[in-house]
Amino acid sequence: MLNKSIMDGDNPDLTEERMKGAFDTDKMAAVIYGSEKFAIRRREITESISRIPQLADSKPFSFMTREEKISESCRKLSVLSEHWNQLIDTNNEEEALHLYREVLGLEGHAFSLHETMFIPSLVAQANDEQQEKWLGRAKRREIIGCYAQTEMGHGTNLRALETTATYYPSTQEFILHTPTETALKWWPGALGKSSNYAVVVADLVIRDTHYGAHPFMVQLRDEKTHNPLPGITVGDIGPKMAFNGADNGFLGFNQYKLPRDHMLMRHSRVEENGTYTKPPHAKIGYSSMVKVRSRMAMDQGLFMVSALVIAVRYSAVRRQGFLDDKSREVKVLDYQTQQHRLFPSIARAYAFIFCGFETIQLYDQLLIDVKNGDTSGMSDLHALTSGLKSVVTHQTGEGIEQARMACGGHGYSMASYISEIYGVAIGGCTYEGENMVMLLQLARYLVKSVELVKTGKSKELGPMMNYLAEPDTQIDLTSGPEAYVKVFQHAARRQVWKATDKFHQLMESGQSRDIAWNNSAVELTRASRLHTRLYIMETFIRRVSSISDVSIKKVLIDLVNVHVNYEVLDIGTYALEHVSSTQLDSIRSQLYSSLDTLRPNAVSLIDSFQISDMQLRSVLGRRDGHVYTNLFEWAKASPLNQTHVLPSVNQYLKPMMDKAKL
Ligand SMILES: CC/C=C\C/C=C\C/C=C\C/C=C\C/C=C\C/C=C\CCCCC(=O)SCCNC(=O)CCNC(=O)[C@H](O)C(C)(C)COP(=O)(O)OP(=O)(O)OC[C@H]1O[C@@H](n2cnc3c(N)ncnc32)[C@H](O)[C@@H]1OP(=O)(O)O
Ligand SMILES: Cc1cc2nc3c(=O)[nH]c(=O)nc-3n(C[C@H](O)[C@H](O)[C@H](O)COP(=O)(O)OP(=O)(O)OC[C@H]3O[C@@H](n4cnc5c(N)ncnc54)[C@H](O)[C@@H]3O)c2cc1C
Repeated sequence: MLNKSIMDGDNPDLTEERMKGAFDTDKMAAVIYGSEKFAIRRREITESISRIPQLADSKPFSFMTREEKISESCRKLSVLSEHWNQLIDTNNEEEALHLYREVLGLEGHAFSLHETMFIPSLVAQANDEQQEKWLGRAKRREIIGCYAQTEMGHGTNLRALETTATYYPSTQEFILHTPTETALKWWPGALGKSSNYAVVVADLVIRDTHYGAHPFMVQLRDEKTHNPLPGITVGDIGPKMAFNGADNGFLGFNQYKLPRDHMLMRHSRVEENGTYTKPPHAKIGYSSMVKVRSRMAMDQGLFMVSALVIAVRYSAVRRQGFLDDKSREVKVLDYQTQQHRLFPSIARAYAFIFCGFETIQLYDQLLIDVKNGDTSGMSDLHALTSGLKSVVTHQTGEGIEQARMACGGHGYSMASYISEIYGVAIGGCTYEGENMVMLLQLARYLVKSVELVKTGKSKELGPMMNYLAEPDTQIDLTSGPEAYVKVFQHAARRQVWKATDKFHQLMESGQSRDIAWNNSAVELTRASRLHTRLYIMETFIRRVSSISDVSIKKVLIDLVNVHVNYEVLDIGTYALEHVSSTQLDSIRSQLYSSLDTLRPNAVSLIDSFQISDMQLRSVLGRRDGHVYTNLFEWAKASPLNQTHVLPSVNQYLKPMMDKAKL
């Protein structure tokens, strides 16, 4: 069986789609998840979870209040604590993340930041003695931690953080203090009610000199009572657009004393007498952010996939309207507009995940290099992940919203669960650096690269920047996906140079650097987007070229064709400077035929992600495809339907109507 999702009793429309798939979905899962071994482990973990009934949702998330969501996730975490070793290899981050996604979902929980930022901060920033003291406890989950950096008044501009950590050699202590209301830490996930420790980022002050943002390990709550310690004000910031299973929190310090060895001292140090040793790279303390950014292409790709699993399966069972055959309505997936809405996002999701694998590996390598004293790769990875997180989160938001609309009215219902996926994913445009700000970080790197070319130092260009020094050439669009890469290279190069020239000209005209930068910023962000999209396209093509299995490679080439045609058309205004409008018309025709080619494999392409019904939490997107029965059952379970007459009817509506009758 090529599509391993085929089961007796499933909706025949979905079974028909799965029969059409021309490749083995287990083999595709191995490509998606990087190895056959991990693809198998995912399935085993999912299977083992299903054998522990206490790990199942006690009711649909959509019917839970915020308090119930928080309580439910804590309940499951306590069940999980009995089963960690039996379910996963606890040293394997990907296995742990899969387990969290399955059991806890995407709405957040007490450990949301523990694994993703608290432990990584200790790994990257704590010295050996500090790791000895805290890392084991954190890994064993004896303590719960979070990452408290953003303040009410400042998130982006880290140099303006107001929380101070002032060192006093006389007592060998830091005093943490929140001098104003705007200095309250505000937003950190799992801070409000769950965490008893935090890595707190504060402005280090020694003898009136401000050394800027540094990380500190801070105990927030008593380990026995869980009450906040004296000098600490902590709480939940209230409901959010989504992610309401998490207690994003606020935190204030009132002259809170912290022993000297609680500053994380792997890279910078404060000696007993107050002597400060600066780190080998000024931004080394920002590593936890780079770590999360390096994961985001993968995680956002998976968010988009979840919405696409729902929309593609639903589109294969939803029948509405007619094409040739007037005796039976067609599956809405047969409409070209529906394919155009969904298939380019499938392609992007695959591309994002392949990029994510690369950036995760680059971060892991960087961590090793930095430990060995080599910080030379930091700027490259910072630039790459700044651009990537911005483009990927934005396009994921667009893709999920299109998926919702592709489900018509039912997409708007929480039964689809797409609105929650959207709400959580779209947070990525903001967290880990607001997208515009991060595009501008990449732009700094691009401008510097052009300056290297201009001054005859092209040999010093960083990885992936060589195209900036190359001349425009003729593009032969019949030569395959590489020709489309060339279009992107031309467009990105021209935009990067154009934005840089504008910036330089404004400075030459007398504007200060910062003002000239601000007046070029829109052009600079456009340059960053094009550069990043070029990287995504190149990575996608490179990964697909490396595949040896013929049937898998064939369908992924079909997907690449959708991608390259769609992407070039999507940057039409830039592409037109390099290809004619007649060529664009021909690309348009190729896009439509590539949608047609992909159509029979659409369901298998999204089934290959092997996202379980438990993880998906969508009534509309369930594997069995019995959409209407499932939808009706779900609606009947709504708390509103547990009684025929609501108390509010008796209290308000009935008296109102009775009065109107008099
Ligand atoms: C996201 C989830 C992760 C994993 C998920 C795991 C599992 C998923 C399972 C389920 C998921 C379910 C749900 C997820 C949903 C919800 C979210 C959960 C978690 C969310 C976590 C969010 C955590 C946070 O948001 S933490 C706070 C993040 N804050 C920021 O990002 C602040 C942004 N600001 C900055 O980074 C800096 O201020 C700045 C970079 C913008 C500027 O810094 P600064 O002013 O100091 O420098 P500049 O003057 O601008 O630059 C000087 C030079 O330094 C270079 N530079 C800057 N940074 C770096 C760096 N990091 N490395 C190297 N170099 C750097 C800069 O380029 C300049 O160089 P130049 O040569 O001088 O030009
Ligand atoms: C779901 C979620 C989870 C989070 N989790 C955490 C966490 O665990 N820990 C933590 O510490 N923080 C966390 N945060 C906070 C998050 O990191 C910040 O909100 C984020 O970095 C953006 O900063 P800001 O809120 O200050 O935005 P602002 O910088 O105030 O952005 C407002 C606007 O100003 C623009 N802007 C700002 N500066 C510039 C500039 N230099 N150039 C051009 N435009 C600019 C932005 O583009 C944006 O349009 C979380 C946030 C969310 C939404």
